[in-house]
Amino acid sequence: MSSATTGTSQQAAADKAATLVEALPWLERFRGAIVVLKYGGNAMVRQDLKEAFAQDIAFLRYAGLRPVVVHGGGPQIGSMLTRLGIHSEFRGGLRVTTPEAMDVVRMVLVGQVGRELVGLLNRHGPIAVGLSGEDAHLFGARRRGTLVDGTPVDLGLVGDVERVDPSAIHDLLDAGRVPVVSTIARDLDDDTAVLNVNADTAAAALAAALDARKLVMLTDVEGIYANWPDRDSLLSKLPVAQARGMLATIDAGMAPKLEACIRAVDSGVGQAHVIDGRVAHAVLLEVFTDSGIGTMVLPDGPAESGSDTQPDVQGGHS
Ligand SMILES: Nc1ncnc2c1ncn2[C@@H]1O[C@H](COP(=O)(O)OP(=O)(O)O)[C@@H](O)[C@H]1O
Ligand SMILES: CC(=O)N[C@@H](CCC(=O)OP(=O)(O)O)C(=O)O
Repeated sequence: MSSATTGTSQQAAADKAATLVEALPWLERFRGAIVVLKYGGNAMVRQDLKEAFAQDIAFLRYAGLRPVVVHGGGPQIGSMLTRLGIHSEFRGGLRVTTPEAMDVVRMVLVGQVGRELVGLLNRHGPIAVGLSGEDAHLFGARRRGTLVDGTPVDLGLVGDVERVDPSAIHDLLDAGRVPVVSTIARDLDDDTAVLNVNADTAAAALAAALDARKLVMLTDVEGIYANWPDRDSLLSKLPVAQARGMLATIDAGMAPKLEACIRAVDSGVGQAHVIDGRVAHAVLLEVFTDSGIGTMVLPDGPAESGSDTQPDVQGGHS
């Protein structure tokens, strides 16, 4: 082996070691911490990305964190409804859900998307257990309508999560498992019914009830943009006061995620992140690197004063 080749392989080894050492302070900081990860249906676009997500979650678990996965599945529900010839539409960002559509929502989220994630995670050991928000009173919701152009619209079997009983999640975490939650809720006003809830909102409610250290939402865009779709306006850090100011003007796609981040941080979750699920190992990059990725919504505090109105360009999470 020439000395040039030896030099290159020594550099490669040093780079690998540096990557592992960069993770050390984050491993120390987050050991034992509950982290809620919301995996959106639009981010589950390719098999290799789903497998990389499962590897990341297994990594968190074996590194001593306590990850909880909450998944969506809007596009997957949409394709099954189309295959079955059942019409469905979104009003104000929420799916109008007839009893017939509700059966499909439950079947796809619990029986298809949840099962697939549990299977991918359990390739790494007997760690994952799937459950529906109906189980052990995890999510209780009340029916809600919405306003479209000022006119009330009946959304059918759609609810807002009003009550969370996280005891089943704690049981699983205490047993060393990774809970994988499908966001169906029981109807608090009708114990024969279940409700379809927005998965972002449900993830935030769960993160708050678990007193999670972080909420991480994986989607199909790099993070939150101050002036969507201006690609130069990606926000790195977003203090919660600035986030509240953006609510009135943000586009429908990002509104539930922004609301969820605000709700989580207001309830005491330390940080809420929106990251790009189309990037392989986005979760590891967010949790274990100094620069992080995506947008971090964080409580207002002395460190943030003065930055409320200034988009903070990418570079440096803490
Ligand atoms: N300010 C913004 N920053 C980022 N994305 C935005 C913004 N406003 C609207 N969007 C849209 O929100 C989409 C993400 O929401 P959604 O499709 O509901 O994701 P998911 O299925 O992951 O829950 C992005 O693909 C983008 O088109
Ligand atoms: C009421 C309502 O709209 N529920 C959503 C639930 C799934 C979801 O939120 O999935 P994503 O995270 O992939 O968007 C729906 O039926 O599509």
